[in-house]
Amino acid sequence: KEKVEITKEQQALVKVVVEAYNRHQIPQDVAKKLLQDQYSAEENFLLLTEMATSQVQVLVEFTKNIPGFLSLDREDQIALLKGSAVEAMFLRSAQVFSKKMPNGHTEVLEERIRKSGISEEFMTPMFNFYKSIGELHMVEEEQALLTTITILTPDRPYVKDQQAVERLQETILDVLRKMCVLQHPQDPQYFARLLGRLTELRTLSHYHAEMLTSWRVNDHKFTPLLCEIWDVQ
Ligand SMILES: O=C(NC1CCCCC1)[C@H](C1CCCCC1)n1c(-c2ccc(-c3nnn[nH]3)cc2)nc2ccccc21
Repeated sequence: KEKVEITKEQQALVKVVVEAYNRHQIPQDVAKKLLQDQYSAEENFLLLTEMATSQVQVLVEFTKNIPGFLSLDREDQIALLKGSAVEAMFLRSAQVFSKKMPNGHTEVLEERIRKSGISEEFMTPMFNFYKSIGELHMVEEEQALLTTITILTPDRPYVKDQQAVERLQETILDVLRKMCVLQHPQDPQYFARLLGRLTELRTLSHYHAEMLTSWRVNDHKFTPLLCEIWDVQ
C-alpha cells in the first residue's frame, strides 16, 4: 500500500490557491436573493448577467494567485480565462446550489431556478450536473483545486504553449489526487469521479449559447465584459 503524503511545497501551493479561492468569491447572496423573492424573467436574466459579470472579474483576480499562471504567455492567459469562464460559472453555480441550507430551502431554490425564465429543455442537464456535484460533498480545498484544474485546461481554443499549461495543470492534479486519497480513503475512485465531473461540465457548457438565447425575455442585454467572454451580441 503506497504511503501517500503531501509535500511541504504542495501544502504551500494548496494554501495559496484555497485562500485566493475563498477571498475571490462573489457574495453568496444570489441564493439568498432568490430565496427571498420570486422575480420576473427579465429581472432574473439581469441578475444572471450581473452575477456572471462579477464572477468573471473574480476569476481574473483568482488566476493571478495560481502559481505559475502569470508566467504563462499573456495571450495564453486570456485564452485560458475565456475558455474556462462558462465552465467556472456552472461549477460555481453547482457549488452554490449544493451548499448545506436549512430544510426545504434547496427545494425552493430549485423551484425558483426552474421558473426563472430558462427554457425547460436545459433544466435536466443543468440539475443533473448540480446534483452530481452535490453528491461528492467536496471540501473547499477540492472545490478550489477543481476550479483551478478547469482553468488550466491545455486544449482551450487559441492556446499556443499547451505544454506550459499542461505542466501547471499536472502540478495541481498531483496534489488533488493525493488529497482525495487522504480525504476519502474508503473511496479509491473518488479522484476519478471528481475528474469525471469536468467532462459533464464541458458538456453542459456546450449548451450555454443556446441556453442564453432561449431565456424568455424580450431583450437579451449583456455587459461588455460578458460580450467578450461569452461571444454574444
Ligand atoms: O446567478 C446565477 N448563478 C451565479 C452563481 C454564482 C456564480 C455566477 C453565476 C444563476 C441564477 C440567476 C438568476 C435566475 C436563477 C439562476 N444560477 C444558475 C444559472 C442558471 C442559468 C444559467 C444560464 N447560463 N446561460 N443561460 N442560462 C447559468 C447559471 N444556477 C444556479 C444555481 C444556484 C444559484 C444560482 C444559480
